[in-house]
Amino acid sequence: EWGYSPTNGPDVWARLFPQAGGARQSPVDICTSIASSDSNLEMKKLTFAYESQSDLRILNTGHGWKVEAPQSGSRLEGGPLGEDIYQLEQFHCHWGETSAEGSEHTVDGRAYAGELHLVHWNTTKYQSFAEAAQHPDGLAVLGVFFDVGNESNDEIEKIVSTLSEIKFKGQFTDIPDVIDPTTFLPSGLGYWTYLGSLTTPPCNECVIWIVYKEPITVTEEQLVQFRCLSACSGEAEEFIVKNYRPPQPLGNRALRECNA
Ligand SMILES: NS(=O)(=O)c1cccc(NC(=O)NCCCCO)c1
Ligand SMILES: [Zn+2]
Repeated sequence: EWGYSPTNGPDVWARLFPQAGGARQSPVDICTSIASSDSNLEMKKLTFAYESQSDLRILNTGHGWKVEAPQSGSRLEGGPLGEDIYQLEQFHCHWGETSAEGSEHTVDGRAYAGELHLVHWNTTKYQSFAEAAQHPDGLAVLGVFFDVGNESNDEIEKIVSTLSEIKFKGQFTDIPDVIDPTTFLPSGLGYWTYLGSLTTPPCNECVIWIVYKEPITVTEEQLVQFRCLSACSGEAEEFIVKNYRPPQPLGNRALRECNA
């Protein structure tokens, strides 16, 4: 089973998952000097609309936590997404064993303490998430960096408060609180965008990435709780202390920025 250790981690994924060795892989290091500033003339404004939902299911995938949030009423459109409408499917995040690392994307070589992914799929063109993941414009993922600070993030706290119930791989529970995905987004809505892939196997090259420039703040304690999840289903405890893929070559892909 793939993971993040030397024997089953990112360096060997391509053996089992050929797409992992492709030319439009994610994450990437965002070199801010080469980001082409996209005068908003070429790119329409990115707009999103989410519902607030309670009783969302959170599960321990063995690679981290994932909140299933299929929101038929949600819409992500504009920006680099052309004329298509994308719908929220799930959100999850990536972290490291210390807060010196943990994000998947890096900015001029700098890693953040973690990275939240809000995963959407193209409902204009495709009939399901699984189908969309087989096409180059199938998914749109919003990436939000975590900075460590003194204020705990109330929305993240709603996730953290359930983690003791899903300690082991395969366990799931419902989040009693109302979750509004909008609250995960930073106040500054400037972002970078490029064409990439899923950052975990099978690494399908199906993602239009939108990575916000401004991080949100979480506390060290909240990250410590993430690292208490177990990658195993039974007694053996192997904590999920890191679950980020290092940056992959950008190659000749365009990296655009939009200062909303
Ligand atoms: N990390 S990410 O690129 O946002 C992303 C988004 C949606 C799906 C995935 N990866 C997968 O679904 N992989 C299939 C097996 C995962 C088992 O935990 C990764
Ligand atoms: Zn992810």
